[in-house]
Amino acid sequence: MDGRDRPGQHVPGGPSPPGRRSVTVQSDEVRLEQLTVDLLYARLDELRRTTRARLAQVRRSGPSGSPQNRSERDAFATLYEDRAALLEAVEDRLCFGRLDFDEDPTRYIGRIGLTDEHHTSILTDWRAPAAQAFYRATAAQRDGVYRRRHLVTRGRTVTALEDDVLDLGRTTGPGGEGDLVLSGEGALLASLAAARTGRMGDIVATIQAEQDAIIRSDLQGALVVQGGPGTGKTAVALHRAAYLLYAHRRLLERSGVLLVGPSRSFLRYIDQVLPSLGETGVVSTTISDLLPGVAGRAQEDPAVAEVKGRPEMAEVVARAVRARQRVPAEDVHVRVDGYDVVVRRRDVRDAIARARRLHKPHNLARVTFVREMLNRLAQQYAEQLTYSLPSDERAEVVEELRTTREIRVALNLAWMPLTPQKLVEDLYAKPHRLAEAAPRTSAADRRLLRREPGSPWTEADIPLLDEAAELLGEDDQAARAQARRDAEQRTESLDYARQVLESSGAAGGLVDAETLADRFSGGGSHQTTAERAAQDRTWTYAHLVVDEAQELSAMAWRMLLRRCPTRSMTIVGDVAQTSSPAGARSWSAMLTPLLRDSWRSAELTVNYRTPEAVASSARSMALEAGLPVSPLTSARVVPDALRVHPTAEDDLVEAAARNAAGALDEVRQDGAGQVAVIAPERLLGALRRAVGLPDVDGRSSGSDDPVVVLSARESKGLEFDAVVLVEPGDLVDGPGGASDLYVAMTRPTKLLHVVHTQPLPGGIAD
Ligand SMILES: Nc1ncnc2c1ncn2[C@@H]1O[C@H](COP(=O)(O)OP(=O)(O)OP(=O)(O)O)[C@@H](O)[C@H]1O
Repeated sequence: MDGRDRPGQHVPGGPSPPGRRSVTVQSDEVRLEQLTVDLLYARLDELRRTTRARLAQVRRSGPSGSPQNRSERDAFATLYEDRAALLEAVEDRLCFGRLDFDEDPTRYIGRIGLTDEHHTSILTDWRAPAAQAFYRATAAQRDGVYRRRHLVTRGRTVTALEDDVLDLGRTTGPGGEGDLVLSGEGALLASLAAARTGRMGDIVATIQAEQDAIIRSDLQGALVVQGGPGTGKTAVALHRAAYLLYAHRRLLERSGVLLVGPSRSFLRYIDQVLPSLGETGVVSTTISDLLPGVAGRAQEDPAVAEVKGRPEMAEVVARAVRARQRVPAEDVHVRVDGYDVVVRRRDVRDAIARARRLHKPHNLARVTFVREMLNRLAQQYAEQLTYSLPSDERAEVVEELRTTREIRVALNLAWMPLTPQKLVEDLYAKPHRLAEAAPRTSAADRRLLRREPGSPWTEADIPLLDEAAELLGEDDQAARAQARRDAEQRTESLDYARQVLESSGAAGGLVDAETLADRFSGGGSHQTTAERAAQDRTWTYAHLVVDEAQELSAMAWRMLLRRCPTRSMTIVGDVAQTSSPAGARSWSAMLTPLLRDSWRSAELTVNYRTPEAVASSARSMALEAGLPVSPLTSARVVPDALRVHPTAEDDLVEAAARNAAGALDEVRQDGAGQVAVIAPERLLGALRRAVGLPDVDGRSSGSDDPVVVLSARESKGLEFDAVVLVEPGDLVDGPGGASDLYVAMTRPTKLLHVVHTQPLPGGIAD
């Protein structure tokens, strides 16, 4: 533990222990706990050995037998490989807790559940109902628990014990265990003070009560979690995903869970958390990458992104699609085989009306329109013959008409087959199309949308393309028939996989039927649900987790909701940190029009990241700037955490680099520790050179370098031991305004240097 840390003020539901704590670690107790921990690791080792042996046996059986046998053998090989990997992944802090009950036997809590060779539970999975008291029991509501113990381990060695004594009347434990060990500074503060590595870790050993209530909240409906910076929203969202997969595996395994984060660097920052909790099947992506086959990477003016994100853009896209179903200005006369046929305006009008009545997507309904028109044209043709047309000849005539160039052109002009890209590109490139589709958008806003054909797509384009894809549809009858056959086969495979898992005694929660079924039904293509889902625009997920959700525009929400028809969602964010002009300033203003009353909200109120002095400076600045900040109490007080350096203009970059180097020296622990220099865009290049980083765009965010240089926006969701904040006044004047500054100020876990030449925004130095 960092000796300079001390717990902050105690708050209800916050990090303060609900019972008494002791600072004494009693060596006898540690020795006793070590015996238990040794037993648990011995069992883990044994399971690893068995799994490896089974894997070797399966591999030895060689490539013989029927395709079904081979497929099963491959499936078992993968099953044992996955199990082996999972058993490796739980090495660190396998067991971290113990509950002592008035009546029930003592229970140990850990990363996974373990049973001994007689199938008696020796370790309870943190997600099981039997573990809930470890996170929730308080002195006021003990649920039969008289003591909660945190086991702090390094490798396989127990180094400390910390107790919450919930039954304050007790002085000794049952069975003559001797004096109770009362805990002092908690495992929580120790983990908060640990040096950062550029990768987020799990919090499974120290989840707090208000967080646990969210993690275990019902699967149904949309849960919105509002919380200030550092309140554990990301941590809670990830642990909730792991919890839901454990508690509702059968329900979730088929269609999967989608996690949407703000950027690729953020996804990289969090990518170790779910695997460390034994879950690998979640699809993680960003809005830019959510539409298969298109990536929205180009930079965009925030004013343009704001227009593209407005809810009325849905109507604009819909009108643009309908505008491609149009009656021609005049009848079109065509000669086919010496006969006159006329593409008549009134026939086109009738055929359009008939096709629209089907309420199918544009490209699918077009099939009906074309069929209807060809029938009418064939009728005209037949009426000119001296004999009545037999049905086989009629089919030939229809084909002849279909392939006649003028007719094809006329029908296309009336009902054009379109890709989403073509539709949206035309909308941006052709002012008359946009004016027709967006009559209520001002001319100035329409000018903002203008761009050349072939321009690269941006993040704000993706929801519009998705909206277009939804309305256009694909003529995918064959693909859908195949998908139906796949789904049927998959249901059989899942049932079979469950039987196999039950009869082979695979450890609960470690390998799911989903994974095994993927292997059974793969027939060579070993795609997991996650892989299949990520490639399919129309895939619908059983649960959706959205982080930094305040940034999403109304159009992005529509795109996400299409992927989650059950509306079972975990939405976490902070409306005071919104930097996107199309994002949410109020949850209810954004979500009520989309979800009506099918969402509920929860709030996180304790800041676990930022030292008290830094958090309160950030808060006063934010309040003065009128941001909707949440009430927040800081868990940690770190002396001298906020340092302000007025600087001469010509020394700004050097001063920032000096402070970054000094801060790194200060926060380095055992080779770990990370400092971020957060600055306005115009200074990033010079700062990168000054701290010795290559001057490459987007280089540093989320990287593992000891010193990184990034914009406020890139720092969103991340954290560092120390932050050197350069020229905060510039950030307030930038596109993200005070929200960007609020984000930047709340990234450090230990130390914030503010280096400036211009006057400081109000509130910072109060
Ligand atoms: N119960 C806990 N035990 C240990 N660490 C915790 C706990 N809760 C939160 N933390 C730590 O606090 C830090 C902040 O958490 P997190 O990034 O989830 O916050 P956030 O609310 O998403 O912040 P922001 O809004 O700034 O992105 C992380 O290092 C996280 O691991």
